[in-house]
Amino acid sequence: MEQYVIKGGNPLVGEVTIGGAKNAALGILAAAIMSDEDVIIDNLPDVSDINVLLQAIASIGADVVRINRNTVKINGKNIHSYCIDDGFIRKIRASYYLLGALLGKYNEAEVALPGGCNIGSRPIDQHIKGFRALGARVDINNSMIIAKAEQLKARHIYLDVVSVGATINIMMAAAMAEGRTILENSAKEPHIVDVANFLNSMGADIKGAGTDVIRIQGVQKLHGTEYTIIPDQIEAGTFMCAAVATQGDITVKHVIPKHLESISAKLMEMGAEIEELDDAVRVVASKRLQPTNIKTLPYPGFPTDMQPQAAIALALADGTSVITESIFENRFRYVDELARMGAQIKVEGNTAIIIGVPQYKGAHMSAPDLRAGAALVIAALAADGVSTVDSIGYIQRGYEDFEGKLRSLGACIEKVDNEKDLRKFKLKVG
Ligand SMILES: CC(=O)N[C@H]1[C@@H](OP(=O)(O)OP(=O)(O)OC[C@H]2O[C@@H](n3ccc(=O)[nH]c3=O)[C@H](O)[C@@H]2O)O[C@H](CO)[C@@H](O)[C@@H]1O
Ligand SMILES: C=C(OP(=O)(O)O)C(=O)O
Repeated sequence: MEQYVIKGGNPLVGEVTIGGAKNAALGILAAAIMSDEDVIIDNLPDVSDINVLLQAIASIGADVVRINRNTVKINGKNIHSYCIDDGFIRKIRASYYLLGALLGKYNEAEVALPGGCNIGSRPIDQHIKGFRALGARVDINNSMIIAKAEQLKARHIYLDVVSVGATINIMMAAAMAEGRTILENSAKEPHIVDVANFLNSMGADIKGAGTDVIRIQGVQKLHGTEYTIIPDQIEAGTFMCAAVATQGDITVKHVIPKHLESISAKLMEMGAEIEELDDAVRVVASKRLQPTNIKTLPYPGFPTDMQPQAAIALALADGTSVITESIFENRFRYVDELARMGAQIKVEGNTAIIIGVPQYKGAHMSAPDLRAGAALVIAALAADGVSTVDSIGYIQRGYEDFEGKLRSLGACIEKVDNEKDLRKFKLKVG
C-alpha cells in the first residue's frame, strides 16, 4: 500500500504553481455533457476524483479525449444511457452532478448515491427538493437516485441550507428548463461562479452566480466551448499553511488572491506576512505563531476544506486557539493522528480546543480523509524526525503531484509502496 515517508524540519522555501480547482472541475465536467458539440476544458487537475468522473462520463457514451495531462475534449452527442451505476462512481461526491446534467439535458437520470470523504452525514435533500420543484419525480431505490420529468419547468426555489452541490446541480438542471428559475439562498463559492461562467460560455443564461440569488433563464440548446478552470483555492491555501507551519517562505503562483482572503486573514492573525501580487501570494513565517480562533462558514467565510490545514499551524502556536467547525460534524478525525506527533487538541462537539506545542515529533499516521491527509503531511514536514502517512489515496483525490510540488520547495518526502523503499529512505535521511 502506498504511503508517504517524510523527514521533517526543513522550512519550505520557493515557488509553487497551483492547478485547476477540483471542485469547479467536477461540476464543469458534468455540465460539459449537456452539449452535443466539442467542449474543450483546460487547467483540469490530474487527480483521481476527476479521472473517475471522466470514466463515468465515457461509460454512458460521451466522447472523452485527453488532449494532454490537463486538457480534455468532451462531446455529449453519442450519450446512449442516462444510468450510472458503476461501483467506482459511488466513491466520489461529485457523481451527483451527473444527475443535474443528465436530467437537465434528457429529462431523465439514474445515478448511484454519492460517496466522497467521510466528513459528516452529507444528505442530498436540497438537490432533490430542487429537482422536484423543477417538475421531476425523484425516487431512491437500491442506492440509486432516479429522476424523471416530462419537461423541466422553471420555478422559484429557496434552499433551506446553503449547499455548494445543490446550487450547482439545480443550476445545471434549470439551464435547459422552460422559463426562468430563481434560486435563493445559493452558495457563493468561487467554483459556483466558475460552473456558471462555463455554462454561460456554452450559451446558458445564468445571472447572479456568486450572490445569494441566481437567475437561470432556460435555453433550448447548449453549444461547444473552450474553457479554462479557475485555480484551486484549497490547494493554494494548503501550500500557504505549509509555509506557515514550517516557518518557510513560499510564493504560491497562479491563484486568484481574492479567493484566498479569508485564509490570508487568519494566517496574518497567526503572525505570517502575506504579500498579495497580481496572480500570486507570498507567505512568510519567521517567528513562533500566535494563536487565533477560526469558525468555518460558507464562502466568503473560512472554508471547511481548509480547517485541518489551519489546525496544523495553530497546534504549533504560542497559546490556545479554538476552531469551530460549522459545516460538517465529522471533520476532526485528524486529531487522534496528530496526537501521535505530540499535538494537544481536545474536541468537544463541533469545537476543537488547541493548546499549541513548540514542535511536533515524527510519527506513523493514517490519512482519515482528503484535507486531513494533506494536513498530516504538512505536520510531518514541520516535525522533528521521520514520519509516515498511510492511506494517501485520499490525498490523491484532490492534489496533483503533491509530493513533487512539496519536493520542489525543499521538502524531504517520498511516496513508497514497500518496506524496502521505506528502509532505504530512512537510511538516506539518517
Ligand atoms: C465536490 C465538492 O465540491 N465538494 C465540496 C462541497 O461538498 P457538498 O456540495 O457535499 O457540500 P454542501 O455545500 O452541499 O454542504 C454544506 C452543508 O449543507 C448540508 N446539506 C447539503 C446538501 C443537502 O442537500 N442538504 C444538506 O443538509 C451538508 O450536510 C453540510 O452541512 O462543498 C463543501 C462545503 O464547502 C466542501 O467541503 C466540499 O469539498
Ligand atoms: C470534502 C472534499 O471533497 P468531497 O466533497 O468530494 O468529498 C474536499 O474537496 O475537501
